[in-house]
Amino acid sequence: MGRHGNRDKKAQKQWLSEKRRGADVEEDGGLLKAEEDFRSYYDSQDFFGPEGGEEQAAFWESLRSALPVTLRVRDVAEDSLIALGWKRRREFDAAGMSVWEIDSSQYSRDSKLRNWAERENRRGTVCFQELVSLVPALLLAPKPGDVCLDLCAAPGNKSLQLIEALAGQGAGGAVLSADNDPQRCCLTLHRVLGKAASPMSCAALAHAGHFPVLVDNSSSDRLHYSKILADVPCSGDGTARKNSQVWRSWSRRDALSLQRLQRQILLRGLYLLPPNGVLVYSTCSLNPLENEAVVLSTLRKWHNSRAEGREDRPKLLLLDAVAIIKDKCGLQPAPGLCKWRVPSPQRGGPLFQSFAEVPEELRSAERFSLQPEMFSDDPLAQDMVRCARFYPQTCNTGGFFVCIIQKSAAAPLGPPVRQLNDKQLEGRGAHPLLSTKFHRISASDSAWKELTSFFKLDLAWCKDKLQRGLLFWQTMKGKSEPERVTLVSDAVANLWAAKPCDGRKVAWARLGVFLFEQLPKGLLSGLAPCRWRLHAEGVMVLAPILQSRRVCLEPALVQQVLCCEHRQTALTEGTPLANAVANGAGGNETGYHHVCGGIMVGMGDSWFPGVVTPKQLRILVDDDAAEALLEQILLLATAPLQPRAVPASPSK
Ligand SMILES: C[S@@+](CC[C@H](N)C(=O)[O-])C[C@H]1O[C@@H](n2cnc3c(N)ncnc32)[C@H](O)[C@@H]1O
Repeated sequence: MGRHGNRDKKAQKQWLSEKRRGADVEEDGGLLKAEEDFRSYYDSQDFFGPEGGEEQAAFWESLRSALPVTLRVRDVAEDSLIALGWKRRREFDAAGMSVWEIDSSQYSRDSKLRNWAERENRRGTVCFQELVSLVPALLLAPKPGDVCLDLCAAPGNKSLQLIEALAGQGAGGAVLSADNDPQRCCLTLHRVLGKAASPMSCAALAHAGHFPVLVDNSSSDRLHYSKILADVPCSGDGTARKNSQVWRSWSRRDALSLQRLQRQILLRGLYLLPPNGVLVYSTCSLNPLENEAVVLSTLRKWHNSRAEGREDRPKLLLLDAVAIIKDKCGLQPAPGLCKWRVPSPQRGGPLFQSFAEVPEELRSAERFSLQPEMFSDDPLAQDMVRCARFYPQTCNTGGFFVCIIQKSAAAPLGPPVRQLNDKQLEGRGAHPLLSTKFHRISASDSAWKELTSFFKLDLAWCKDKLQRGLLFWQTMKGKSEPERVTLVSDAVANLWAAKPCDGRKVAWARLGVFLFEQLPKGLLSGLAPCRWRLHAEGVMVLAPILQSRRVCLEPALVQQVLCCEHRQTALTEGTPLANAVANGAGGNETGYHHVCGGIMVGMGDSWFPGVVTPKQLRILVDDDAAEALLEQILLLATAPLQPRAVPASPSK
């Protein structure tokens, strides 16, 4: 399956070893043969037409050159990026995106630069994302209130981009990120979505090909995803510039076996799309079998079912992705192919132009059989020029394919076309990593009362969020005691409350942004009047509404704590640090006194979680955040701190 912008080394290693196992590797020089077959198969596809010899040569040359490292920047000053040697890709300026790149050899030489970029990527101020992989979310361009569905979301970079696009336009909307792989969904995707720290995000473990139709709990209306992304698993040969192993272990069978799943996912996505909704299908492969063939066969299937008398179905329009991409960002993709050859599964075997040429044994083979829907001999194939192909030599990118399908306005669809049977339903959602449950917080819950009174949360804010049903407890591992508090948008709350048509439960892996979590078991038991502390994700959401337990520190004091082991230091009575803590987390008595438990530590406009014990203050940030804070403090030593901005009124 394809990787774009993915720095998850563990997942990549696992994928490579699986791929090697699956690849038809021969003992002696087998890898070389795989590469040869890849080359001859791609040459035979005639990507650049009969006159395209030079371009073909440029294609192979650039596929062998390393890809620049690209960053989508969320929150770093332009000066710092320039000072580090990053260069801006201006094509994305018009779309309001800050995209920077650097030569890969410079990146691997310069460990300081690398460490900085990797740290900031983990913190979420920048995101490693290959240039072409920015395009799908850009094409979906979510608007406030949109409910987006990312069907194959892990590791989550495109979901993150969709959430940021929504958030940048004001409140409202949701991005539901789904993935079928429990590890990738519950660990990688979960972590990446945490960087967005957004009430509009949520994630579920689900097979995209069976993604359920959700029905509003009260009105029984079908819930609509106005924007759907199907960034499907693929053989990933477009990533050869980032990962030279890809073509060395390339196999025709990868594409042949993936095509069925890709068609299934696209078909389901189109089914879930409401009239006027937009779906983007993408892969990081240049193989027409995984791209145009999937789109053509799905559109054909859709049109055929109309011919069978289902005229109520809205039409599917394949939009001109090439023109739209040129308009939205300056990249210049090539049009999709209208003709392609389908390979027999064995290495070096024949290629077929039409299904009529395929011998019987390849039609009926148990595995990797060739099917009519793989071929381009259909008048509808001419429309495939509206798909977009990114060849590496054109804009110095990876290889990529993308197309945009819109459903025309027409009568809404009826009930789902396909349901899982009981056997298929069995065991779904029961994966051990999915031990998380969410349920709504009620004003009368004792834990909620404890938490709101300890931190003195703004009452109007709490009332509003509770009335709208936007606050949730998260429980884990079958326990009834809540472990976290999350905040979601109205649209995410609707998704959570909706019922799948097929009676299944949605296997939620994540909802919204975490605000609070329990103190670790045993810590401060019997000493802290409240067992809750702030969660690092939600601290900026809480900053305007937390009226107690705020400890404001001068940068030098923060530095003092961060430089101590475990980022904790003694609170010696009479010292400026102890006084500041007693001021922010004090009891009613006069003189030095602080109350143990969670606090919010502030420095300028930055806030982070902390905890006070009878004798110590601990700042609860990870190594990356601590390092970045220390850098910020060093900078402040040369440019003094501005007066603290008063947080906005918490009424919304
Ligand atoms: C190309 S990657 C997606 C990359 C992701 N969109 C991003 O930009 O970060 C494909 C993903 O599809 C997932 N996948 C594979 N089969 C699936 C299925 N049947 N349903 C849903 N997801 C699936 C894989 O686990 C993998 O995470």
